[in-house]
Amino acid sequence: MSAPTWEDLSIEELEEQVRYHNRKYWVDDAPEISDESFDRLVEALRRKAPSSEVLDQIGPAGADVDAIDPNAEKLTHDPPMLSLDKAYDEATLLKWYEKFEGDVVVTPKVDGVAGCFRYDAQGRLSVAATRGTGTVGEVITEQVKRIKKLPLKVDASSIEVRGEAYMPVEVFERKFKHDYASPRNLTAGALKLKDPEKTADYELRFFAFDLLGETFESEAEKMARLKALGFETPETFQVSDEAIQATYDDISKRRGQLGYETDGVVYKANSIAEQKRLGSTAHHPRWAIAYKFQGDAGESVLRDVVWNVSRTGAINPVGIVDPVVLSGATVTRVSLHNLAIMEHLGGEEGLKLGSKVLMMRRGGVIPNLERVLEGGDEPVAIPSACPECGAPTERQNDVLMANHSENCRAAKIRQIEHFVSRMEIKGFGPKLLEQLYDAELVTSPVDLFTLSASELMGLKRVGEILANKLIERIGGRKEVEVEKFLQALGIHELGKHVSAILAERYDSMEAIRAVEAEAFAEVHTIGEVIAESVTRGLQENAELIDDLLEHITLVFPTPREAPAVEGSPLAGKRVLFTGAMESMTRKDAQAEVEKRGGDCPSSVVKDLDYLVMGDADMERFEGGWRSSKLKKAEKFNAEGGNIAIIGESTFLKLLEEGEG
Ligand SMILES: NC(=O)c1ccc[n+]([C@@H]2O[C@H](COP(=O)([O-])OP(=O)(O)OC[C@H]3O[C@@H](n4cnc5c(N)ncnc54)[C@H](O)[C@@H]3O)[C@@H](O)[C@H]2O)c1
Repeated sequence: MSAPTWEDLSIEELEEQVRYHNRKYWVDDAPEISDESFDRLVEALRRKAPSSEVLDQIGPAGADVDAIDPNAEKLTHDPPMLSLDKAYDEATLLKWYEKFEGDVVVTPKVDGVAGCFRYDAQGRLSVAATRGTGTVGEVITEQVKRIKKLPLKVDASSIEVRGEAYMPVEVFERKFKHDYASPRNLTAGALKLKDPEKTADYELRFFAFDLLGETFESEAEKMARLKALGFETPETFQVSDEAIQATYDDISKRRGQLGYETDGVVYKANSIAEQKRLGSTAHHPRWAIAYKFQGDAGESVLRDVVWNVSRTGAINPVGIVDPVVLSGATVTRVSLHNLAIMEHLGGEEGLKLGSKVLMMRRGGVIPNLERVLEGGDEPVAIPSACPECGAPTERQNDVLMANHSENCRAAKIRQIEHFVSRMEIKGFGPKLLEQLYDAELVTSPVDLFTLSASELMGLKRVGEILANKLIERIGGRKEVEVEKFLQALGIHELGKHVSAILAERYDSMEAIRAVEAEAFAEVHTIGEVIAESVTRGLQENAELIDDLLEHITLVFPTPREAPAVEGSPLAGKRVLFTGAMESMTRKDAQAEVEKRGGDCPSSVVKDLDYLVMGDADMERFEGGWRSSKLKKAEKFNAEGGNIAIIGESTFLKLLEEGEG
């Protein structure tokens, strides 16, 4: 029997899956399925329930959290940086094309990281940001200045350029392919490096495709202007009728030679008047659509499953398949992620060796076993002992864990590797850590802090200069941000996002260790599973934490200053802005709220107090118009929330009440 496909699920199940995977991708940064598979899931929901509101909630904003680093400087996007509508077949594309008059402009869909760049009145690059939640992005001005060929000064005044930063395939292959899965993730990481100088090492480039602050009659004219200003633009075609599908076929054929990763072809109405007429939904402009590549898929046969020990002691399945060529590379191994995902792939009867399987490469790079096409006959044996150390295994929720992983060499080395990476202690690669472990010099992260240069010099290929440098680097991290320290512990679910929340809310390690699961689960975006895993992990690692704290001093974020304006009704309130206001920019309005001791989440959340919009929108609202944010706020209110929906003049009155 083959595994269930998305098409077999009910609307409720589809909605739940979309929410779940959207969250895994945007919040946890740990997608469990390929983008292709996610897009098909969304498509299945769209077919069954075209008006499902979940379709409007895809992306970071829909993940219902501040998916961007809470400590980062932020920039508000006005208008928001939207997603794109998707088509998977010619019929959908042509239906879209029927909606308007005139030509379309066609470009490859660059699979990179979206960004915006503002140039001031003198034409100097003044600020750049990621797309973030679409309405708010992270400021990355210094990092983007290291993008190759990006103009830092243009012959224009007060403009904003939007587009996609990417890593050329040639750079990925030359420098990173052995250590990293995809150029896109590397690009995202490189744009957020603390030390912007290092961004240059990634040799990123930028393709511009939108320009705000000047007016145009056509998309083609806009692209020409971007080129004239010195920006690199993706190849652009202006076509109509039959040439529409032909251009897709042409780009699709040349996909491997473009020099950058693409995941489809973008079509936009050429006439700006038509674009204005068609308008946008909260999720995407109606005048554009991305015709996504179906990806290089291939059939293979699952021959074996081997088990890999991870740093947490989790024992994860890796499939061994008959060689299959996907996007130009021969694939024989494929991660099956964890026990639960492996089981899900197999459907009711479980995954079996000998199954005929459909393989794809994620984003054109990472191989993924998409689904079973025809069941095999030999069930996959789930190991009862750790393949590295022989300790008994047990199932914990979705994963198979080795019971005594503290004695497992492989798990230990990976744990130390994770520790040095999150603590940002450079120079300790896997080979060096293996040597240190086998020489019994470093068998736990704590040992790093008592290591001496002479001990290091006893190892292969470590001379005096290197040994001293390594010791110096460890010394340099004896004072460390609590957030980094928490991540370094390698506790399941205690990643970047959860660590940041703990660091924000508590001012000592004792307080963090005393957090109770039940109370923590109540915190927005946490929930029971994460709270349980994190509090249990902190307890289980008590000894390690105590030992580490003998050597390490934790730095806590400076507490929020007392509000500059006393006695405001906005103190302690959560305020979100939607649309534009007349009297001030969104950024200034947020600053005013913060001055009064309130805060501004980046999307509609349950505990929001005020949703504020311009007076014109307020009138439309009173007349029955609803944006997706408004619908969401009303939904929360129907479920017992207490979100006041107010116009700009009411908001201004609230601000004044603070002044006196
Ligand atoms: N694997 C998972 O579980 C999972 C979950 C959620 C989302 N995702 C993936 O996240 C990705 C992001 O989703 P999304 O909604 O932002 O859509 P998207 O990235 O597919 O499309 C929107 C983006 O395309 C970019 N773009 C590239 N070339 C362009 C061009 N020539 N013209 C205009 N825009 C261009 C724009 O910057 C825009 O931000 C998708 O690929 C989706 O599959 C995966």
